[in-house]
Amino acid sequence: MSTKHPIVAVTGSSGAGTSTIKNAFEHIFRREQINPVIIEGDSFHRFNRVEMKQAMQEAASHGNDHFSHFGPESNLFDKLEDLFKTYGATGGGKKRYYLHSDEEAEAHNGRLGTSLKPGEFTPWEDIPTGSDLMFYEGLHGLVADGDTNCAQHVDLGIGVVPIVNLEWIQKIFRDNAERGYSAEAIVDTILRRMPDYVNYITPQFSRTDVNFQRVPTVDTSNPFIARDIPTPDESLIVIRFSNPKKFGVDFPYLLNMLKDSFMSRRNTIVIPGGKLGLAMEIILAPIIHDLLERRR
Ligand SMILES: Nc1ncnc2c1ncn2[C@@H]1O[C@H](COP(=O)(O)OP(=O)(O)OP(=O)(O)O)[C@@H](O)[C@H]1O
Ligand SMILES: O=C(CO)[C@H](O)[C@H](O)COP(=O)(O)O
Repeated sequence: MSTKHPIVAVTGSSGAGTSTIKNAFEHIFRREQINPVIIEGDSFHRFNRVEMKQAMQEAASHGNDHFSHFGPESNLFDKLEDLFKTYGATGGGKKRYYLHSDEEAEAHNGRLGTSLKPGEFTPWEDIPTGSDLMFYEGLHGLVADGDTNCAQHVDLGIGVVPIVNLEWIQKIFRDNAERGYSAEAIVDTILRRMPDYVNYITPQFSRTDVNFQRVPTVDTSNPFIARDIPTPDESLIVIRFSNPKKFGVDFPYLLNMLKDSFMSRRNTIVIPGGKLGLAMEIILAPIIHDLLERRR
């Protein structure tokens, strides 16, 4: 934790919607004139796409069919913790990008004068000086494993966790439409990742300050034949605070501002899916404001 250089981490599984939430944060940052340094969690994968395929084949040849992007063998948890520690102490550190698609490769090649391909990393580069906070978005912002503990450095931890059928529908659609994978290949990936999902992804949601859980109000009982992603209006969002007092959460105010919301537990408010952006703004903007005030 750092008063001077706070870290906000949005964490969730692949397809959960962390990039979507990142976009909502970018609006908050723009409106509040906050200058963040943004870290994409996938840049802390250990292997590029070709190496990962080889590492998976190697693991399979030893009888391990569950080697995955969710676990410690294929990610640099220690390097991520180092970055959080260094940023908290100095406001500096190094970042890079994992290029998922042609569009991402093109954008970074243009910026760096390189000819990197999808599935490769950009070189490590110094993060710009003078940022107000670090914003991490990805799989492992609150991870802890052995001697490594990223969660302890995070000032505001946010979990993005649709119920699992919806998470799978979101992943299948996004990976198919934007990353060109077949439905069968995506289901194989989901199955391969399951042990690491249970051991390394879900425990993080007990270390977060706030979880946003999207719950569909339409039938998603067979996610593998779904024809589309349930829309915001076809869902509710369960928002659970681990300790409402820590951030001075004012539930009567939230209930008043968020039409059709209700409390389901003393620390949990449920809102219509279409109100997610507004809810994030009225819940998170004051918390971020406080983090930055303490800094001043
Ligand atoms: N609240 C939401 N309402 C409707 N659709 C959503 C919502 N959140 C995410 N989605 C959709 O789900 C898909 C996956 O979302 P997104 O790309 O944000 O996932 P992600 O967690 O960043 O995945 P990855 O870590 O693999 O990049 C996208 O098609 C996105 O539009
Ligand atoms: O888990 C993921 C995102 O969080 C991706 O599956 C991982 O980054 C690998 O990406 P790609 O399939 O594009 O090589």
